[in-house]
Amino acid sequence: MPNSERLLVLLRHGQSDWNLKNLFTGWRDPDLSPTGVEEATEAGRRLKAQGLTFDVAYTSALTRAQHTLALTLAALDQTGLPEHRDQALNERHYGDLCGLNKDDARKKWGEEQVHLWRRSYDVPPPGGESLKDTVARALPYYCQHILPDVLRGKRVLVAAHGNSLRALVMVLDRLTPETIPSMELATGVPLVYRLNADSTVASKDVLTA
Ligand SMILES: O=C(O)[C@@H](CO)OP(=O)(O)O
Repeated sequence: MPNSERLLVLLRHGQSDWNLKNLFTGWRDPDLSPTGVEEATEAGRRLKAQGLTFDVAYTSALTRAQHTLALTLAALDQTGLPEHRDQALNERHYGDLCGLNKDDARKKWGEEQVHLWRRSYDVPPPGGESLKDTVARALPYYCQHILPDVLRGKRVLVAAHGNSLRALVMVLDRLTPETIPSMELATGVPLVYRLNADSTVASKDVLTA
């Protein structure tokens, strides 16, 4: 009998080498830092402490999310879980900012402009994607692949990125272009959603330390 929990867990990858160096990353592909490795394992421990297990996982085409997923599943004793990888779940493309230091960017373009590029809904960084653009490619993937699995009773874990997950959280939590800028996702902190049959959110738990 399919379970009726309609469980969806969203997990931002652990700290990457470029998070540590404070560089815009986007679709560049650094791996996890040692702290990130620990955060990913700790995420698995927290999920396990809640008694949660999964039937299927989704992740991006980028190493830091895939590595996070592997470490989290290992901590859950669920290595080998069916896994779908797709660039629809990749980080927002940061365009010309990729590889630049975020503090250097603030000095060059000003605090306010850099904040708009990083957190506004519809101001794209030069040559890159706004959050609105990210929603436009992550949401169809969610609706066509992830949500149907959740609604048919599969317990789903998604390991992805700060902004591709902000795109999904914006929809799940019904945030607006006015409220989304203040929404930050910490690395390695699982967001545990349970959905109603109509795909709205029944409950949300943030598994912080
Ligand atoms: O550099 C990036 O790709 C992202 C996530 O690390 O940065 P920001 O938090 O500035 O959107």
